[in-house]
Amino acid sequence: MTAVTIPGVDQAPTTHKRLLSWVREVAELTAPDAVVWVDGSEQEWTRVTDKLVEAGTFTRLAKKPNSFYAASDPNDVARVEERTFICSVDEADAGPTNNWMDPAEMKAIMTELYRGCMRGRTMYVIPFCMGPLNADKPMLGVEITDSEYVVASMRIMTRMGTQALERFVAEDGTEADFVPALHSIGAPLEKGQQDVAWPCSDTKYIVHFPEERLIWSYGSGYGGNALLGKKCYSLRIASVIGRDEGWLAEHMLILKLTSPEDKVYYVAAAFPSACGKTNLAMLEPTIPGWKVETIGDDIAWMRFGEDGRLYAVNPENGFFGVAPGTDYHTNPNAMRTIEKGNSLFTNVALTDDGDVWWEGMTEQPPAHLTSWKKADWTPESTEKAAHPNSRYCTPIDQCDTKAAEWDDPNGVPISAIFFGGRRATTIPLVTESRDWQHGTFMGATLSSETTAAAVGAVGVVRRDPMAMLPFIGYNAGDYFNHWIETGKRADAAKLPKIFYVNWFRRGDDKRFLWPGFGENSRVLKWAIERIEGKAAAQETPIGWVPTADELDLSGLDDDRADIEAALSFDADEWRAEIPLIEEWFDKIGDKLPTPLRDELEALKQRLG
Ligand SMILES: Nc1nc2c(ncn2[C@@H]2O[C@H](COP(=O)(O)OP(=O)(O)OP(=O)(O)O)[C@@H](O)[C@H]2O)c(=O)[nH]1
Ligand SMILES: O=C([O-])CC(=O)C(=O)O
Ligand SMILES: [Mn+2]
Repeated sequence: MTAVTIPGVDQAPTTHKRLLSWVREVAELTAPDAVVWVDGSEQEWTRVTDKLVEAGTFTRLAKKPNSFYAASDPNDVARVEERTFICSVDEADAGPTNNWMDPAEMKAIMTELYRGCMRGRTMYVIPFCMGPLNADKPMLGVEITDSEYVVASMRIMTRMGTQALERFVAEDGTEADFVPALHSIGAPLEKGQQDVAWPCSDTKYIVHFPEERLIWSYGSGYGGNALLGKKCYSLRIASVIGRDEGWLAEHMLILKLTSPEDKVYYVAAAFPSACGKTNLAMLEPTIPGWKVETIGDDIAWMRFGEDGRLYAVNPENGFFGVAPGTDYHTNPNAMRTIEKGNSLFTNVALTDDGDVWWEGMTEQPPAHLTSWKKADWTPESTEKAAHPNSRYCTPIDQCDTKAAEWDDPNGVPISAIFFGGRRATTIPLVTESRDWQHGTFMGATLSSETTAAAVGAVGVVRRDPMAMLPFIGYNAGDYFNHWIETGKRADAAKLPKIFYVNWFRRGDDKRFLWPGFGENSRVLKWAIERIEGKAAAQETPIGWVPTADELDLSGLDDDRADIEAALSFDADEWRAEIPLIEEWFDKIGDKLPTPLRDELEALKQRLG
């Protein structure tokens, strides 16, 4: 029997045997018309984006250089948590927070879905590297996809193509490990069949095989489901690698903060999806003398350095940011970054003169738009012009506030970790933990209202531990234990200090009590001054909380009573929170680390 000939499959620009055989195996299973090895070049970008324009997936923007608008299928707009699986060998390793299926059973189902699924399409092989290419051990992956939209997006979000492939085989011939990540939109084209602008499938699977470090995704073209270097590799698979190797893969932004005395601090912060990471990472401080620079807006990999401090690296190369609510007041740096072009916009609205628009960008909406549903839109329309989870995808490199060290393979030493959620009540603007274990308790019990970043109801309070509920690649109880153990491995004085923040507390009329955005610099300043022993705070049953006098509020003309309400610790609200935490811990079950149970008991005691 002769092997099937698929144009391009043997034109591999590498000798890496495992990669070559995997590519051939996938091509034979999925039966594409041709195979293209992605090099990441300018010419390739032009070919791919031209093809997307021709297919009607992309509209070239007249008002932003080298930028494109895309509208997805209305049923493919966000992560699909119900369809996301951790297929560990043992079900217990997926734990109580993940969907699980036996790996062999899942592979049997998905192999049938993948069979012939790329017919009529091109299969792209995208070598990529998460984190700096010049790392001691570059974190390599290969995404195979039949989506040009994915190829274009991966070029922004990762270091990919030839520069990554060069790391696969060392000069002495040693072949590097990589994470194979197979993606198909699941929409084969029969001969003569007309394609649609956003092909995808009603059947969706986002699947991880943690022991094999393998990713299989089917049916969706949306970012978090389809750009497999991001959530699938850098969080779910990397969290498993981190557990095994003793480091942390977290849903955190990384920022550099410089004080008026020119002292530099690095802060990491975990907020659930669409809860403010990008905004904090690019913040323009409203207090004089303080400066914020950006290292990452979504993911942090943290390892101990030789000096015993925790160092964070951003594995990504771009921002995949929430568009609605982004404007020159809330996040001017994001606006300036996308203004430079070289960006993709998905499910935003299109203006008549070839620009993008979304709710919150300008006070007055344009008189006419094409909505994300590709329908005529006017200010009288009852539907939103942009989908609430519409996104911009733009390179970090063109962000004016990027810190010089954003690409440093050694990462940056973290002084403070913020956990935060979106809670209308209960959680004060900022609370400082007593120590690492108490901070881990804050993270493990973090709660937040659901957002449009995942398919499902919006505004429902749920526990989202460390903002990682949808991204922990193993048993959540083991994950908490990994956090506790990480604290034990370090000298307490060198560990980051942990804070719990809430920018989203509301007053009686539902208005936000805290102005947020640039004003969050006041909270950053207080946290740093706590670390330096320069700021005051009040001890409460839940930790250290500042009064309005203990925060720098100079120049802020917001209602003082609102700020006091944002900062207040309310014992009754917290007593009402306890049963919810107990229910959550019961769900975690036997694997819940004893120190976290102890923290809960101690909190109950203090609340009386
Ligand atoms: N009220 C208020 N809203 C905020 C603040 N920061 C961010 N937001 C809003 O929260 C939404 C999402 O913010 P992002 O910063 O994009 O969220 P993210 O955490 O990076 O989200 P993912 O990319 O989904 O992981 C936007 O609509 C923002 O306008 C804040 O300080 N106060
Ligand atoms: O993964 C995505 O699609 C976007 C994102 O950052 C999140 O949902 O947290
Ligand atoms: Mn995210």
